[in-house]
Amino acid sequence: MSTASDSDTKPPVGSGPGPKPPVLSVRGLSVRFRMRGGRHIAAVSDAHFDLAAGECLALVGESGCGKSVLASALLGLLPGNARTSGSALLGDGTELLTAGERTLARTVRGRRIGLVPQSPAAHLTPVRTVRAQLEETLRELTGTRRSAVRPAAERAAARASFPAGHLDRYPHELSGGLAQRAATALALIGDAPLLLADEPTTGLDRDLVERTVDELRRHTDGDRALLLITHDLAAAERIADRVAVMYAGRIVELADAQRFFGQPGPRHPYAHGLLDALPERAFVPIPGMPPELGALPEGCAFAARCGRADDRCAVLPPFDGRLACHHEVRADGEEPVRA
Ligand SMILES: Nc1ncnc2c1ncn2[C@@H]1O[C@H](COP(=O)(O)OP(=O)(O)OP(=O)(O)O)[C@@H](O)[C@H]1O
Repeated sequence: MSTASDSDTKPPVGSGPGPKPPVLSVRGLSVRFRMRGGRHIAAVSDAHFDLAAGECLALVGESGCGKSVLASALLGLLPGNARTSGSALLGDGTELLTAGERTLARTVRGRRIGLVPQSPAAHLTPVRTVRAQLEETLRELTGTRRSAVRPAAERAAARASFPAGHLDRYPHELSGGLAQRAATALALIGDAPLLLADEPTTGLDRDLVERTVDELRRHTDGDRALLLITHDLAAAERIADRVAVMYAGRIVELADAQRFFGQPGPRHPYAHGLLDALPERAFVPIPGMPPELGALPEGCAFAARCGRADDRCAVLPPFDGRLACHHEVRADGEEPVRA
């Protein structure tokens, strides 16, 4: 497999002069779940990408394609029936896939990788108010002194548009949107070099979506990086430098966001379908359903839904760092001849 460099990629925001090591380098990352009866679920297959200092990469794709499992693998939060292979290296040299639980708990989670979780209600401590959780996290991650911690907690809440008037509530007293904002405020506190935001805008109205993703984007100032996992393509378009499209556990396209959302548009037929399905675009759904991750075909997993599929698709298309498809979509509708 070739490297994940994208020839179209502009220098990431904040990358400054001279090359800096990536904040995260993922190579050949796969996750398999072992099921009863010896069955396996191939939740993530051979993921391959870099995340540069100052960059926001949006990871998009239909529900169940493996986005959250990939994030959990990076944080060592997979259940016991999961097996990982490949490599996920932080800029400081920490290999996330082999790091022990002690290292992950003490030095990685919260400090080197912040997480805005997909299910904030489950992530917040149920018996402590939001204020108590913010104050505790501030003391632990930033060493804020007792005398300064109350205003610091209020500032942390404001960063995620969490209203000060709700700080003394318990998680069960929060709406889904407020729990989301509390979890975002907690994730931002450590100013970790890498922030993973897994569906950070669920339950928020459009105005709050924009404020939240703008704040997440600001996290990348000062050479930090953001991996934004989202269904919300408008949010991705608003803040991402690059887009990684995942289908049935594989990254099938990695593209510069301007190219992807603008002209000439995506290269992969699935990515085209995702954009065409948007109400503000053609509003045409992709026909059919994604395959079961426990029974993937040998060739291209999208072929059964793809109008361009032919005999070549019986062979799995290799990912060349920007695309995994035998039928690259070009702006003029022509297909280039591939070796
Ligand atoms: N513990 C587990 N055991 C077996 N399969 C699992 C387990 N956890 C997740 N999966 C499967 O892995 C696949 C990928 O799930 P994942 O949650 O990563 O999808 P996703 O792309 O994040 O979806 P969504 O956007 O809905 O969150 C799904 O088919 C899911 O059923």
